[in-house]
Amino acid sequence: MSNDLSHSSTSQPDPVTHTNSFSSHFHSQGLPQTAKMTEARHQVNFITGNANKLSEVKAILEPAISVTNQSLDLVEIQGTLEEVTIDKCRRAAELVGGPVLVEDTCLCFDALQDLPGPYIKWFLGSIGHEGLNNMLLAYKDKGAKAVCTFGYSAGPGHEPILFQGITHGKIVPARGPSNFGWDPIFEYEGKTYAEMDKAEKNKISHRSRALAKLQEWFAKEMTA
Ligand SMILES: O=c1nc[nH]c2c1ncn2[C@H]1C[C@H](O)[C@@H](COP(=O)(O)OP(=O)(O)OP(=O)(O)O)O1
Ligand SMILES: [Mg+2]
Repeated sequence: MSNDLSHSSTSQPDPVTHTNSFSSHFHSQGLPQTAKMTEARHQVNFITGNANKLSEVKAILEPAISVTNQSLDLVEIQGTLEEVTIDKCRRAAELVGGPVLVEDTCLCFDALQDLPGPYIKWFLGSIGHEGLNNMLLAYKDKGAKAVCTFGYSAGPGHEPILFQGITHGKIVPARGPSNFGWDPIFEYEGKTYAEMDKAEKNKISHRSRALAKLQEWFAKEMTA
């Protein structure tokens, strides 16, 4: 199974789909020209206000790529997963005045045509784990995709490059510690993310799958 959203990395983009208008931002589409890195190649400045994201990104990328962090409150627009990350990445690069990595995480319910998607943070904050389960009560299909879309920009004016990872699981009543977002209600192969230890989650998570693509791209850049 591909780890990408249906249209993000197909070799023959369908020009009518919304997602495909951004397909050129994906590294698999052969982009790197706009993002040649002039500075240290083994470092990223990850702009996020979420300490759990930061610790997972550090655990996965370090020591090969060192991760610095600035916690900025970035405006998040409405739009597709790709639009949200691209806009977030451009804003971060402008604010920081240098290279940045950002990430937007979505939780997409199969029965709801991928909603709440990028709006999961507000749904989770408003209705919690139980409310999210209740949203699916009318449906047999409890399937859900966890989607992570990272955006890297070499600096202001440099177009973001996207790296996306998807893990398919299902929505279940909460099990396990409530340390990180919707981890307790997202089950993958019999365990919720919250029931896994960190190393276990990082092996199969949406975030690690996206970061594998970023690592591959960085490795190519270093030998270019
Ligand atoms: O692996 C995860 N496992 C469980 N929950 C997660 C995960 N990753 C993000 N989340 C939560 C955090 C937030 O409620 C929403 C994403 O929103 P999102 O805007 O991407 O995150 P955020 O605002 O916390 O941090 P940031 O400063 O990087 O935008 O899903
Ligand atoms: Mg956010």
